Amino acid sequence: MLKSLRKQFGGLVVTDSVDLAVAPGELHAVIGPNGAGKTTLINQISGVLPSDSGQILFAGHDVTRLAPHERARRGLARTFQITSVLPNFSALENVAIAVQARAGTSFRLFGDAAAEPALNRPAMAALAEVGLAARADVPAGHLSHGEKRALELAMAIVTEPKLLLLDEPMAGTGREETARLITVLRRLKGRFAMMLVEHDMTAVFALADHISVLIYGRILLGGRPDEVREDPQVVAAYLGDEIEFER
Ligand SMILES: Nc1ncnc2c1ncn2[C@@H]1O[C@H](COP(=O)(O)OP(=O)(O)OP(=O)(O)O)[C@@H](O)[C@H]1O
Repeated sequence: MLKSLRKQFGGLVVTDSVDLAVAPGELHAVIGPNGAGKTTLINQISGVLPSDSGQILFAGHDVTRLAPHERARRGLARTFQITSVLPNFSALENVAIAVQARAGTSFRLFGDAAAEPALNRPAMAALAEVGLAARADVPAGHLSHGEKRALELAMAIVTEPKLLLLDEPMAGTGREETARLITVLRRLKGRFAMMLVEHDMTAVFALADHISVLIYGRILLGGRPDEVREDPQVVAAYLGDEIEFER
């Protein structure tokens, strides 16, 4: 839950008095035009960026001042807007390394992480969940863009998060890959809460339980997808007529 969260870069107020609550198991989408502050908000929640004021409450604790790894240990996971997989390691190794990092065992990055059954089993299960089981042995660098996004997702879900922050998972993916990612995320829904920042409105309206609209760092409104879709303020301020919604 975010209470009055704020971040300023020099004179530019990027997030301002943001109040937002994500219910357990909910998929909460945050939409808004370019530069609205969505990525900044994700960075504040994950701890990459310190907040100037306000509070971040997570699983009953105030985590506002905790370091990113301490938040991760409490169950906060994220994927990045920029693909962050290790290209020379196989898909399975990438996920196994994520398991190893979570377990906090000695970080034998160049050991054969995927050969350990304790790492291999959950890693393989996570790959299967995102539809990459058949690609387990492929070096991550050889995966398509959409497959890399799915791999990032596997690396996040294998840590069994309570809340997964997704920063534009559909960015740069083709139509087919987007549809595949929507199916994967739909299957994961309910297992843990997700906060989805996404420009692809088809994905947002197909997945979200709740949508918050962020404009110039402020939440303009929030509600169920059907409420947001019909709100004249949203249509005027952001959605315009360029977007066709799938009903
Ligand atoms: N480190 C930084 N220093 C200064 N200004 C920044 C910094 N990071 C972001 N900004 C500015 O803050 C504003 C919000 O950026 P942010 O990336 O959070 O927006 P966004 O809603 O995620 O946009 P997009 O949809 O394009 O990803 C922008 O005007 C951006 O230029």
